[in-house]
Amino acid sequence: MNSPIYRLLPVSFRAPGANASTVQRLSRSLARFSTSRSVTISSSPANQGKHTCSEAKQNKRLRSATLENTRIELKIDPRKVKTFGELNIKPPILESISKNFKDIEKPTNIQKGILALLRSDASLVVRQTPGTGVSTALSMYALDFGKGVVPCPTPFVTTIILVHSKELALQYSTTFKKLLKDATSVDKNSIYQTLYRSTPEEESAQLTLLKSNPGPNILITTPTRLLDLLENDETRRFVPIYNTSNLVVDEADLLISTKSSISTAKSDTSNNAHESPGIILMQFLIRLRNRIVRENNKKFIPLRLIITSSALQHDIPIMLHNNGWDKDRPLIKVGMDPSGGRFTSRFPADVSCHCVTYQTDSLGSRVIDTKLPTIDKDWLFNPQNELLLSMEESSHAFNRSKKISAMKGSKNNQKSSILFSECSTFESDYFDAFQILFEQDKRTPSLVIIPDHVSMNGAIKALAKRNIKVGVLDSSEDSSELIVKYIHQTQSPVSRKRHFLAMDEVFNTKYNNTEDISYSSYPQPDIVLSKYANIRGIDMPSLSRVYALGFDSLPGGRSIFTMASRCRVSNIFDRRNKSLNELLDKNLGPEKKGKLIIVSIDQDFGNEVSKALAISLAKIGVNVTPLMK
Ligand SMILES: Nc1ncnc2c1ncn2[C@@H]1O[C@H](COP(=O)(O)OP(=O)(O)OP(=O)(O)O)[C@@H](O)[C@H]1O
Repeated sequence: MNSPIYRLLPVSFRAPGANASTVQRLSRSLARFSTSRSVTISSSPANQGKHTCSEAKQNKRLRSATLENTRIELKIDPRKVKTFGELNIKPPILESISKNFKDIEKPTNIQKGILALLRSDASLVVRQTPGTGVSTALSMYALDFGKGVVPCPTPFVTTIILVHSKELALQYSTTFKKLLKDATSVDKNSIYQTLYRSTPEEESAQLTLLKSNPGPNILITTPTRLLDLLENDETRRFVPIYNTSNLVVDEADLLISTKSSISTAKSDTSNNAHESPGIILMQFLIRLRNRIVRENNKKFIPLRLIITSSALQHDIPIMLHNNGWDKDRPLIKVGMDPSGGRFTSRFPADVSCHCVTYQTDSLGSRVIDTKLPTIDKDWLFNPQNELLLSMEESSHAFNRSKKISAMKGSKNNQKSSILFSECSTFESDYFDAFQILFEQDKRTPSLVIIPDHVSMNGAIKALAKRNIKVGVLDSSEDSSELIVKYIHQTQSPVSRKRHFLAMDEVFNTKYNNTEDISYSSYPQPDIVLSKYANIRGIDMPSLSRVYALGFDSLPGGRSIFTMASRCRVSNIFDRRNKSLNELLDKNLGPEKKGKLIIVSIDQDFGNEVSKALAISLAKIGVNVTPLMK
């Protein structure tokens, strides 16, 4: 592992706390680098396609796929595909899918499109309907790609999957573990590893694993953690990225959007001061990788980008273009919404949306259906109003975050205790409202989302006081899988016990049915509590209730749409069926539908908020249904 690549970055290179100038520093270090190593990057030959496909002839199912001023060779026509086998996935992966993934029988349309397009010479920008199997398809593709065909004696990373959160990293890890369940003869740590910022113990465990198995084929990582390792002379050599062929960016709107950014600095609590670490990492990674390939290969084989999110907007393809990342490989856009604020994917037919407000007055405290203003659809979908609309939608969240920052900034002055107690009044009202709703709904297991500024521990305590048992997303004891952790109190002897549940046990009525003798002693939380960013992209089988406590728990229409799609009342193929709504109402009754409930409280529900919420809901085509009797 003494390749010259490891001398690439000078000691002065630092990533945490990086801002835009980090990129310039990284670029300078790149300019000084030269290597004599001969490296070949794998890529399937592009021009063996049976039919040429122009934009007009593209797969009708991928209606909004556009080819950017170019023609690509489609090696597989997704319209003709019926099975995963026809997408040229290797047999062991197919066997694992049929054996270990009970839900999966045939590919969804988006899976057919993605896996077919990835056999051709293209990069992809995909805006999918949430929960339609994109992450699963990308995991299959990454595993299928494996080591590629690179004649290289040392291990290296072929596919990087960039994720925004520990939770999503662990979910990918769980999927790979499942896909490789029967591959008993291979060392799984040489195939995939997961990196994310965490406690010193967890980070050190990640590093120990990486040292013993450097260069796993698939690296699932948050950008900040990869930057941490790349900045360090000692750790850089364990993540050899010089042969990387695929860069997947999942939930890209949270990672590389130019509209929002997460700081790279561990200590930094402000969200706006820095360029997104996802963009910093991409700028560095792509330049580094391309430079080495150009120096060592007769033929330059460009990196394949796969950028995906259910909330992707046009700023991302524009940013990719401005950085020149669509120069070497055509970028195919799949499923993007047209500009003008209209979402082509509508609210799932098997989920109803409710808005309620907790009111306290001389008559006492109660929950009522929220009165939202009517929004003129012509005005809403006029492209000229797009900017105004996004300002309208985000203004409340912005004002709220300004208020919270002010509160944090004033921790040491005498006003702070007043502000914090004001904040805790907000919180207790939300929880009182939730308790009423939860009891009314016969304590159906639910996902509860709280705003960023509310403390998780505080919320768990507040709910426990109301006799509601809370589970939270966490990593399994070996830190390789996403689970729900539930800490419960035992009576004799009195103690606190931790209990871990697999994601598919949490909302499954089989496990909640106390009449079933085999599960009656099974400690089970009533709800799972999370913040929006941690739950994004996380699959929760059997979930049918989502409560958002406060409008700012779900920022904007797309996040409402994304969370509603997490309810899995009907199956992946039926839920887009137009007649599903009628079918459900007729056969099952509206109470059998999934429910997304947005809870507000009197104090935060002014005109500004109600208009912003009404706009968000109208944009995703929601008819708000009354909930209270
Ligand atoms: N072809 C299929 N048929 C049935 N179920 C599937 C299929 N593909 C994936 N699933 C299941 O659907 C669920 C969601 O899959 P996945 O997480 O891949 O979706 P996603 O599109 O990546 O979601 P998100 O938009 O949140 O990122 C998982 O439980 C997965 O096992």
